[in-house]
Amino acid sequence: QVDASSPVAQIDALNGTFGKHDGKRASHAKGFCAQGDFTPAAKLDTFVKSPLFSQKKMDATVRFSIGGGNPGASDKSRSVRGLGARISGGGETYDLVLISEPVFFASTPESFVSFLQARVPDPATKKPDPAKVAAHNAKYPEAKNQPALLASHPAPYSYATTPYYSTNAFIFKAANKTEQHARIVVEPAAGTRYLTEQEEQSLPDLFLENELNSRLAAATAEFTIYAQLPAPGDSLTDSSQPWQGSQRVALGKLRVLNVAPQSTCDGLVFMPVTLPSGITPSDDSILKARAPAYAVSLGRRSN
Ligand code: HEM
Repeated sequence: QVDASSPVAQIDALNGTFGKHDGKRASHAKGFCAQGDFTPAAKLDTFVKSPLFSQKKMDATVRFSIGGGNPGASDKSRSVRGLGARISGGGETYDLVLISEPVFFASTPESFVSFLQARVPDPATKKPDPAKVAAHNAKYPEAKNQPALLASHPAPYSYATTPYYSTNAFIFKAANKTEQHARIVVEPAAGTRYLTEQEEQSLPDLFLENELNSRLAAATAEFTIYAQLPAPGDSLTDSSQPWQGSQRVALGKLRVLNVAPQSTCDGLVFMPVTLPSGITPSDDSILKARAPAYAVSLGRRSN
C-alpha cells in the first residue's frame, strides 16, 4: 500500500502510467514557452490588495501544455490543455497553473494516485483496463466529472481559444481585510473554439505551436483573468466539483506576444502556491499536495 499523501508516490504514479521521459515534466510533459505581459485591473483593493496588483504592466513568462506525462501526446487528444504563467512585479511573484476544464479529476491525493494506477496501460492492449477504471470510478465517483467534460467536446483549436481554470480555490484579502474564496477563470479574447470533427481528422498530431506562432505574427493573443466567486453550497476545498457562482471580479489582462525558446521554461517550475500577498491557498488537499509534487518532478527532470 503506497502512502498517497507522499509527493514521491504521486510522481511515481505519474511515471508509472506515462513512463519516465528524460528531462521532461512528470505531468504536462509536452508544451512550449512564450512571453507576454500582464496588466492588472484598476481599483482592485476592494477585492485583493498587494504590491503586485498595484503595478501598471509586468512581464509574464507563459507555458502552454498538454496534460499528462506523455511528451508525444497528440495535439488533438481530448485531454486537458495547460496554461502556466509567471507574473513578477512590485517585489512579488504570481504563478498561475491552470487547466482547460473547470474541474480536476480527483478530490484528494489518494484519489489522484488511484486514478493514475487504474490507467496503467495493459501490456496486451496498451490501453487502460476498463475494469480497473470502473473500479476506481465506483470508489471515487468524482473521477467521472472531468472525463465527461473532456468527452463532450473536441480538443481546443488553439491555445488562444480555450478558457483555463484553477479548479482549486484561493483566499483573496481586500484592503479592509475582508477575505473571500474564489477560483481563477481565464477567458480568451478570441472566444472559445474547439476543433471541428473534420479538423480532428485532418490536422496532424503537432499543430498547436505553429498555430500560435502564425496567430502571434498577426496580433497578440489576449486573455482576461477573473476571480470567480462561489455561490452558496459551492465547495471551497474540492476541485473535482463544478461551481455555480456567476459573480466574477476581473483581475487583469494577460497578453501573449511571442513564442520563446524551450530553454526559457526548462529550468522553471510554476508553483501553484507562489502567490502575491493578498492571495493565500485554500484548505484543499489537492492544492496542498501540488507544490511538493512539482518539486519532486523538477528534481527528477533536472538530473
Ligand atoms: C495532487 C494533484 C496534482 C499533482 C500531483 C500534479 C502534478 C504535476 C506535476 C508533477 C507537474 C510537473 C511539474 C514540473 O516538473 O514543472 C505538473 C504540472 C502542471 N500541472 Fe499539476 N498536479 C496536480 C494538480 C493540478 C491541478 C489541480 C492543476 C490545475 C487545475 C494542474 C495543472 C498543471 C499544469 C498547467 C502544469 C504544467 C505547468 C508547466 O507548464 O510547467 N495540476 N503537475
